[in-house]
Amino acid sequence: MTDLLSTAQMRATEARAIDSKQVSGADLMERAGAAVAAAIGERFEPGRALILAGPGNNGGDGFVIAHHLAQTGWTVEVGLLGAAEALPRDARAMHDRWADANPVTTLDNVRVEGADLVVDALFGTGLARPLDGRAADLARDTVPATCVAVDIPSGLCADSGRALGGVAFHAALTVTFHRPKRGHYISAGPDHCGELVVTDIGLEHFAEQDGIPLIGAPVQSDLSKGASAHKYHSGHAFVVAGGPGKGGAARLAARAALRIGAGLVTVGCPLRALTENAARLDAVMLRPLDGAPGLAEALEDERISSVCLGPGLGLRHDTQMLAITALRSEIPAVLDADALSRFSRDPSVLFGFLHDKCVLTPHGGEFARLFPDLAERLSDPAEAGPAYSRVDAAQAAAERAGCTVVLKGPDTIIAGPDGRIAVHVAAYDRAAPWLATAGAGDVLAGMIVGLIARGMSPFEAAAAAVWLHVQAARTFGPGLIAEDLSDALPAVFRTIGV
Ligand SMILES: NC(=O)C1=CN([C@@H]2O[C@H](COP(=O)(O)OP(=O)(O)OC[C@H]3O[C@@H](n4cnc5c(N)ncnc54)[C@H](O)[C@@H]3O)[C@@H](O)[C@H]2O)[C@@H](O)CC1
Ligand SMILES: Nc1ncnc2c1ncn2[C@@H]1O[C@H](COP(=O)(O)OP(=O)(O)O)[C@@H](O)[C@H]1O
Ligand SMILES: [K+]
Repeated sequence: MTDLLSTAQMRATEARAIDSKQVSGADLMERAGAAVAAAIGERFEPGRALILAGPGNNGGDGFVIAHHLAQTGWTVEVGLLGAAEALPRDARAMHDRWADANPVTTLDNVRVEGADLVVDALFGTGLARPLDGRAADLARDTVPATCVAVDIPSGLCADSGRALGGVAFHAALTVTFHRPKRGHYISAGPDHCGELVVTDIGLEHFAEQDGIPLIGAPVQSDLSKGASAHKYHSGHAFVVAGGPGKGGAARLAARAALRIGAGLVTVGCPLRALTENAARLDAVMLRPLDGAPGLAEALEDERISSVCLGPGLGLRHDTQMLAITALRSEIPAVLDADALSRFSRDPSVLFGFLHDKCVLTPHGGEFARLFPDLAERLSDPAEAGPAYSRVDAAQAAAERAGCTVVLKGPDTIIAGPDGRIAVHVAAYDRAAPWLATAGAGDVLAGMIVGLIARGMSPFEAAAAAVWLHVQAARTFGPGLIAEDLSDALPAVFRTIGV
C-alpha cells in the first residue's frame, strides 16, 4: 500500500532516525541529493544546470546535487537565497564543500534564461509562508519542462497540495524522499509536480505511523461470486428515478449497480415515467412509485439491501420527502446530486436523518451547498502551511454528517464518520481525464450502491467503487462517455482476477 505522509509525520520519522544514531542528518542529505542527481541523470543530457538553493535543508540538498551533477559533466551554477552563515548545520556543511572549489552567487543574480535545467531546491517541507520577491519571480519565470523540484515544488504546501499565496514552481520532475506527501497528490499537487519519483533514503526502519492510504485495486475475493451463489446472495439495490425525460441518470446508476454485481436492481419511478424507463431497461427491474409513501412501501421488502437517490431526481419538495423516507427506513443509502442539493437551504434537516450506513457523494459544488463553511475555508487563499486541505474538509464533513462522505474530483477523498480517510487520485499513472464527463458521477453512485448491496461496508464500497470507476475509464480510454463505464467493468474484473 502506498500511503501519503504529512510533513509532521515525515519530520518525526527523520528525527527518530537521527536520534537512533544509526544515521546522521548529513547522511540523509547526501542520500537525498544523490538520489535527485541520479534521477536527473536518467532523464536529462548534461548541459548547463542552475541550482536554486534555499535557506534550509532543501537548499542543503541543492548543494549535494550541485556536487554530483558537476561530477557527471554538467556546468553548474548555484544561486543561494539568504546568507551561507544562516544555513542549518548540515546544509552549511554541504554548502562549504561546494563553495571550497566553486563560486556561489545570490539568488538575485541568477537568470533562468539559458539554463538547460533548473533545480528547485528553495523550499521543501519547511515552507511556512508564500514565496515572495525573487523566489516568486523565479517560480513564474522557470519553464516547467526544464525544472526539477527537490522534494516538492517550492511554494506548494506539502500537507494540502495548495500553492501558498497562489505561487509555486511547476516542475517536469519532482523527486521526493521515503514516502510521497499529501501535497504531491491532492489538489494542485500533481499539476505542479510533473513526474513524481519517490526514492528510498534508508528511513523505512524508522517509520512509525502510516499515512493516509492511497486506494489500490480491490481484493479479488471481495468481488468474486461463489459457484453456488444465488442472486439474492448478492443483494438487491433500489434506485429511485425522477419524472419523464429525467430518468437517464438513474438508469446509469442502476446499470452500474447491476454490472458491479448486485444480484438484483430495481428502478423505482413515477407511473408517468414507466414507459420511458421500460423502453430503456431490460435486466434492471422497474417498479412504479407513488411519491414518498410509495417508496416507503417499496422499501418494506426486506430483501432490498441498499438504496440510491439523487441522480435526475429534481430539486422539488418530493426529492426531500423521498430522501427522508429512504433514510427513515435505515436501509444503507447512497445520496448524490439532487438529493444533496435539495437540502442546501438547511442542511441540518438532512443531517438529522443520516445514519452511519449512508454515503454522500458530493462534487465540489454540492459539497459547498451542504458544508458552506468548510468549502469557504478551502477557497480562502492559502497563506500559511499547513493550509486547510480537502482531506481536512472531507473529514470534518463526515463527522458532521455522521456518515461516509466521498468528496469527488480528480482527487477523491473518502472520509468515514469515525475519522477514517482514504484517497484516490486520478493523476500520474492513474490519470483519467475522460472521466470528467456528464453522468460519470451517477455511475459512481450506482457502483457504490451495488457494492453495498453485495454486503460491503459503506466506506469499503466507496473506496472500491472509486478505484473501479477510474480503472474502467482508463480501460476504455479516450472517447469515454458515462454509458461506457459499466460496460468496461467486465474487462476490469478480469484484469484483477475476479
Ligand atoms: N525530513 C527528512 O528526512 C529529510 C529532509 N531533507 C530536506 O530537508 C527539507 C526540509 O528542510 P527544512 O525543514 O530546513 O525546511 P526548508 O528547507 O523547506 O525551508 C526552511 C527554511 O525556509 C524558511 N522559509 C519558509 N518559508 C519561507 C518563505 N516563503 N520565504 C522565505 N523563507 C521561508 C524557514 O524559516 C526556514 O529557514 C526537505 O524538504 C528535504 O528537502 C533531506 O535533506 C533529507 C531527509
Ligand atoms: N479530471 C478528472 N479526472 C478523473 N476523474 C474525474 C475528473 N473530473 C471528475 N472526475 C470524476 O468524475 C465524476 C464526476 O461526477 P459528477 O461531478 O457528479 O458528474 P455528473 O453529475 O455529471 O455525473 C466523479 O467521480 C469525479 O471524481
Ligand atoms: K523544492
